[in-house]
Amino acid sequence: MASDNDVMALLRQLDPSSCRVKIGKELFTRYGPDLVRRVADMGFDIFLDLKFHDIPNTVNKAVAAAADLGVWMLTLHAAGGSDMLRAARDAVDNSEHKPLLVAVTLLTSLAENDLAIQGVARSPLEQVQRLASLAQECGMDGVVCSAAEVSELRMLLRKDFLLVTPGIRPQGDAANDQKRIVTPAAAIQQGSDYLVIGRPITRAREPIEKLALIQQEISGVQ
Ligand SMILES: O=C(O)c1cc(=O)[nH]c(=O)n1[C@@H]1O[C@H](COP(=O)(O)O)[C@@H](O)[C@H]1O
Repeated sequence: MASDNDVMALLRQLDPSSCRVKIGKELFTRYGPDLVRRVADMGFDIFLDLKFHDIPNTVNKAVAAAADLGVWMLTLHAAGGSDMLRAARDAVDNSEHKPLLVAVTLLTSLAENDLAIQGVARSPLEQVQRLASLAQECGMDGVVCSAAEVSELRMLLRKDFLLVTPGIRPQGDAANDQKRIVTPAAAIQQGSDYLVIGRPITRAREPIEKLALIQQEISGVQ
């Protein structure tokens, strides 16, 4: 478990101009909006990853509350459907501060057999394409997908639609619970806009050095 002190100690070593910070379900549930405000005060853009998935009215109110926190980007599940996605869009449009809205297509921890278990007879790519098209139609700023799907999505979606890619694993790092993984360099080569990288950095013996190595790998292909 990451203590408040561990989180702050790591953030103090990072430069807000060289990376953004994602606050997800674990940290938000433990430390709440107060952590979001403290990290914002350190100068970081915050990606609030709470993956909202609920009835439209509830998501509308939750997105409005997240927008009031001043975050840079936030997530919701595209599978929540068009009314839910449009309710989120309305919330941002009516907020003073306007975070980017990105819809999760198919979690990077899922593969074809997981879809089959849910009764979905499509490949991960087909499912991601379907949900990404829906997200675009409903006014999202982008989607979360695996970098393995980015080149196909680029052909399907408008040029400035953001493609945010977790499931990033440097060569030799453990996949952990991720199934659709791509290396940092390959993700950039494919055309990802933003790479989401957790354990390869947070669980590294020297997190700051690991981040620098990844940034070096990426700069070689940019
Ligand atoms: O929305 C996300 O950020 C997300 C979507 C997805 O499909 N897969 C995924 O791993 N994530 C998040 O991205 C992060 C990846 O963490 P690591 O697997 O440790 O690099 C986690 O915080 C996940 O919650």
